[in-house]
Amino acid sequence: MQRDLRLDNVGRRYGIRGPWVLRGVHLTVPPGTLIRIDGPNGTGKSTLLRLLARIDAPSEGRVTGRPRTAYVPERFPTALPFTALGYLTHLGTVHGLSRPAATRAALEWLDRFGAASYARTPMAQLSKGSSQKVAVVQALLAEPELLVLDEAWTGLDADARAELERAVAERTAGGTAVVFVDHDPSRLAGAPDATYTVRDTGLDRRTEPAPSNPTGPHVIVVVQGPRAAQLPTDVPRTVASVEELTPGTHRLTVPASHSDVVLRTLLTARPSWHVVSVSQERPAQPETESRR
Ligand SMILES: Nc1ncnc2c1ncn2[C@@H]1O[C@H](COP(=O)(O)OP(=O)(O)OP(=O)(O)O)[C@@H](O)[C@H]1O
Repeated sequence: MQRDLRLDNVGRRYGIRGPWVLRGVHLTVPPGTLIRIDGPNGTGKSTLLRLLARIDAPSEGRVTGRPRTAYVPERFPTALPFTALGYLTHLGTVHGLSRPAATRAALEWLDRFGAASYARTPMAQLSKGSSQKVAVVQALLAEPELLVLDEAWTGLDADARAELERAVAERTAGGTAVVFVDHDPSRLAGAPDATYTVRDTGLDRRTEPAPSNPTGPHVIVVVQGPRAAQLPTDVPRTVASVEELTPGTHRLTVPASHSDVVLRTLLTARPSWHVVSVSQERPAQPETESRR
């Protein structure tokens, strides 16, 4: 994603005399950021995501920036006359892959989500959880610059939920912006750069960008590299903090949801880094006074 996606003074209502669902919304989505949208039922979260994904247009205001976008809708159409693999291969070719490359990529992604065994099952016969995996894979397959996830974890089994968290962390580390809605407040806890609540047709920002000390579980990774080597560029953006212990040896505090990605980035970097240790961050000692 080359530049920010922006919503300027955006409003949306359904029908010319319908009530405003969103109004006066300003939102900037920079490349590589993870943004959570929350709010009570029926306040307009899905409406906002459809505007970001450009599958709906605002009634007023402007949306600028046109990243290559993939979207997992709240309700994925399952009654499609394809097998899972046929559908994903077709979409892969729409995204510019050759047919063999699209089939390969589709099978790889289905495998990551534990869905390879029903690659050749007609979509209409898939269970809800299985078709949700196809919904997720169709979005990831597109290698988007902006990934919009509307309750994408709903219906997935535990392994697939963890895989989607990993895929989100990988994509954001690679520069993709991800905007998501999820009913589970612990989803990607500590990882979002910002959380917005939809309230009274507007957006309230709940956190500052790129929190230096996000909440949620963290792991401590100690890595050693060549003496003067810089950490791979994606790593400092992904971790909560970096401390250089001795020249070439760094102690990284990493949100647990991002640890796989950080480790993979370090191990596949050239020159590669030696991972000295990986441990859970110790919980903070109880404090005598409550912190506000
Ligand atoms: N296509 C549509 N036509 C008419 N009204 C709509 C349409 N889509 C949404 N609405 C209305 O807009 C409001 C916001 O709906 P939206 O689905 O965006 O909210 P939400 O916060 O995502 O809800 P939920 O948490 O229940 O998914 C609701 O009153 C809904 O009925």
